[in-house]
Formats: sequence, C-alpha cells, structure tokens
Amino acid sequence: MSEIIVSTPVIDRIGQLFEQHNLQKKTVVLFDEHTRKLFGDRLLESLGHQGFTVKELVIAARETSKSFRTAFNLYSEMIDADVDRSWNLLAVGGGVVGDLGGFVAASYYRGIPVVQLPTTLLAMTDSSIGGKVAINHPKGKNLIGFFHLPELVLIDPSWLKTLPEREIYAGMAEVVKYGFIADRQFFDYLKEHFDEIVAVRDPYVTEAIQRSAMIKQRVVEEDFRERSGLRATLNFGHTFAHGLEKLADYRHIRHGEAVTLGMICALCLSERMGTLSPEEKQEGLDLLARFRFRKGLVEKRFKSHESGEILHSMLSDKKKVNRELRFVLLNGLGEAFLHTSSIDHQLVIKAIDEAKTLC
Ligand SMILES: NC(=O)c1ccc[n+]([C@@H]2O[C@H](COP(=O)([O-])OP(=O)(O)OC[C@H]3O[C@@H](n4cnc5c(N)ncnc54)[C@H](O)[C@@H]3O)[C@@H](O)[C@H]2O)c1
Ligand SMILES: O=C(O)C(=O)C[C@@H](O)[C@H](O)[C@H](O)COP(=O)(O)O
Ligand SMILES: [Zn+2]
Repeated sequence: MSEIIVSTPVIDRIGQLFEQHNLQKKTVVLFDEHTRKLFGDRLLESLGHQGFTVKELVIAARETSKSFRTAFNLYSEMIDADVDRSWNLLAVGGGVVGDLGGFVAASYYRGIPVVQLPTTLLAMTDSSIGGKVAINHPKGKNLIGFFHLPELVLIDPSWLKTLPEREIYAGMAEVVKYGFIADRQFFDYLKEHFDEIVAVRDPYVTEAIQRSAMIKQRVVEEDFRERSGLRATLNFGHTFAHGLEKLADYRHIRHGEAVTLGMICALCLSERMGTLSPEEKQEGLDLLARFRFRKGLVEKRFKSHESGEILHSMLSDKKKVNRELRFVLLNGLGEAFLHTSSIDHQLVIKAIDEAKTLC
C-alpha cells in the first residue's frame, strides 16, 4: 500500500522520501493552471535544491481535462522531453490533476510510478488515495482508467488556506461520506466540528483529513479492485452524482456537490428499502443541510431534470451487472453495503423526487 504522509511542511522532505521509496529524482511535475500559480515556484525551487531533474507540465483547471485529448498532449510532451522508465510523475493539485496524472503515469511506457501531492480537501481525503485513476467518457464518468497505486501520498493541510469556499464544501462531501458509510463516531465528530472544518481551522481540519485517509486506506487495503463489495461502499451517493455530472457535461457542478445531492437521494432510497430508520435518515439530512451551494445550482443542475432523466443518465454506472444498477445503501448511520440485487426503477425515481423536496 502507499505510504501517506500528513505533515506541514512536506515539500522539503520530498527528496529524502523519494530515496526511501527507491524513486529516482527525475520527475514530471503535473500542475493545473491554478496550482502552478499558487505553489509552482515554491515547489520547483525546492525540488531544484534537492537535486531533482524536472519536466513541468500544466493542464487547464477543469473537469473536462480528464480526457483522452489532454492525456495525449501530455504523452507527446513527455516523449519530446525524453521521459523514460526511470522517471516518475508528481501530481500537484486536486482530483482532476490526480486522476489524470495517475492515468498518464499508469499508461506511459506501460507505467511509471506516480506520487500524489493533493492540494484540495477532496484530494487530501479521497482522490489521492487508493489508486483509482481515470478519464471521463461523454457516455459516463471515469469510464476509462486503471488501478495504479501511488508510491507516496504527501499531504500538507496548510495548502488548503487558499482553497475557495466552494471547493471546501465539495471536499467536505467526501469527508462526511466516510462518517455515513464506516464510522458513526466520526459522523458525530463531523456534526460537532463541521463549522471549524469548513473554516479550515486546526486541529479539526487535520484530524478530519487523517481520519478520512485512514478509513479510505483501510477499505482499499481490504478490497483494492472493488471485488468484494466493500470498496463499492466508497461510492455511496455516487451513482446519482455521476448521473448529474454527466447531465451537466462535466461542467457547472463540482464532483463533491453532486455527491452531496447524491447522498440525499441515497438516504431517501435507504429508508424506502427499509435499511435506514426515519430518525437516522433525518439526522443524515440535517448534516447535509449544512452544505452551501451556489445560488441556483440545485435548481438548475438537479431539480430542473425529470427524475426519470436522472435515472437514465445513471445507467452508465460501473457498478451495474447485466445492465442492472446496483446501489450503495446505509444499514444505519456508520455502516454501508452494496445492495446486489436490482431495485425497482419506480422506487429509485420516488427517492429522487423526494430528495428534490428536501434541498
Ligand atoms: N480517484 C478517486 O478515488 C477519486 C475520488 C474522489 C474524486 N475523484 C475525482 O476528483 C475530481 C474532483 O477533484 P477536486 O474536487 O479536487 O477538483 P479539482 O481538481 O477540479 O480542483 C478544484 C479547483 O481547486 C483549485 N485548487 C486546487 N488546489 C487549490 C488550492 N490549494 N488553493 C486554491 N485553489 C486550488 C483547482 O485548480 C481547481 O480549480 C473529480 O474528477 C472526481 O471524479 C477521484
Ligand atoms: O476510491 C473509490 O473506490 C471511490 O469510489 C471514491 C469516490 O469518491 C471517487 O469519486 C471515485 O473516483 C469513484 O469511482 P468510480 O469507480 O465510481 O468511478
Ligand atoms: Zn467521489
């Protein structure tokens, strides 16, 4: 499994950590345009002092960068720079840079090592860990990808200080997800310290990152390739979320925002399936009601779609078997499971209809 380091500062230890992991100090550093501006000079200067040879690459900061076209351009630049198998790739950014960088690393020359340096709350708590790397297809989210574990995950929570509020809430969705699916005590901690965490206040934000990373790492260790159903629980709310992201052409709605809405749908579905009590569902909804969205987003990107249209968009989900969708449901707060038989589509539509009245 990957080693995860949570430390402030972290960049001046990169050389030493690479040596410990038998990684050469020859690295492609992948940024998006924002992380290049915010952290690029500092990081590249530090890598220079630590004796690294670097090829810098920058992508547009948007979800649609998770594409074959962008990956192809990166391969071309790496070939021109004589990047060979002795190199590795350092992905500096949010989930887009991490997923795309991991995808390119997994495929370039049949695979070079990747190191993740996540800079969003979502990436620090979720996307940098566990080795799912992917690009999107117009027909569905993350449809083309690999399992390619990072050699190292380097998290410096102080890098969140520049993160816009919208992105903090997007990341908080995945943090809250861990409480729902795996840890009732963590759920209570998040209820108590929600405001401090979204204000990026320590020790709360660092504790939330550490606990989230531990839960994700444990799940991935037990079911790396999502075969037993355990890893699929990390997909709580995601069948709905990916449907909404696709309907928005992977623009206009952040992944974490779609996950928040998806989790409201999943709470409603869990209650309708009889696995979650009305009281626990309400407790879950109360926590999700604390999330803020841009004005008009919920109306435009969720409520304006017919529920049947959302269900149709969800049909490209990778958990489906023989064209039947499978959903992650809650067995009470703090425990999730993959419901392996099909669920009547009318029931799913009713759950989406209900969710629309609740947000
Ligand atoms: N592989 C996985 O297990 C996994 C898990 C969850 C999500 N994901 C994927 O992650 C992606 C979403 O990631 P995300 O929410 O990090 O979005 P993102 O990568 O688009 O980053 C959000 C925005 O924040 C900016 N940014 C990054 N760090 C910053 C900082 N410290 N200060 C200021 N701005 C900063 C970025 O430039 C970008 O504009 C989606 O594609 C989703 O599918 C993957
Ligand atoms: O790591 C996992 O497994 C997850 O499901 C984490 C999710 O938060 C993440 O959005 C992931 O990319 C979704 O995976 P997918 O297989 O549904 O594309
Ligand atoms: Zn997710």
